[in-house]
Amino acid sequence: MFDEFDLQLPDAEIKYFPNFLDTKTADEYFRKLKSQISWQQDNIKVFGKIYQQPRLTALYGNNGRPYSYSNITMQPKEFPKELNELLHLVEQKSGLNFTTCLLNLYRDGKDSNGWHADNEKELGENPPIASISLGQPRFFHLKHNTNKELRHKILLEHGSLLLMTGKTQHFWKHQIPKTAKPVDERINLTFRIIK
Ligand SMILES: O=C(O)CCC(=O)C(=O)O
Ligand SMILES: [Fe+2]
Repeated sequence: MFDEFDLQLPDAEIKYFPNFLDTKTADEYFRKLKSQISWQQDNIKVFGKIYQQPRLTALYGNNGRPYSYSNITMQPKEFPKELNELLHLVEQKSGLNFTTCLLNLYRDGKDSNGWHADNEKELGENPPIASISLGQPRFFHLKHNTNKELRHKILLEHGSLLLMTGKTQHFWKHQIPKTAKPVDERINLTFRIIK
């Protein structure tokens, strides 16, 4: 079993740590975050039309800076204890200092996250994204912006960490597609640096 796995995609720096948290620790965090986080469902505007976002989200940060994407602006709340603990673990593993955590709750297989890159201005030139997965494993798809043959998918398991750095967000888009299978809830935490 690998503890650390480099996806080795061109124009990307992506590492996967399947056992970032052991199963029991991951179970505990899932349970606590599910109940303690103030989950919200926002409306987003896509090509001028308003839709409900197909998942719940929440924003936490330690520098008060808001985060804007898809025509919405989220104001951060202060990190609760559990998020601080996970922040420290992620910082140890990556050697990076994050300011902000955007959380996603995928309630079932109809919840999803459409093709995008995390390249908003406030994330800076080469934004690092550290993404923890808890609960139901879901597929994470990647596609290269210009070379249509370059596609990849990886199952993001309970307790895993996916680290995207370097120029990844310039060259690749990612998504969590819907699934027709009956699936359980999944919580995802994406740590970011907001300047
Ligand atoms: O749920 C995931 O694994 C991905 C989340 C994501 O891409 C995002 O929040 O920007
Ligand atoms: Fe993303």
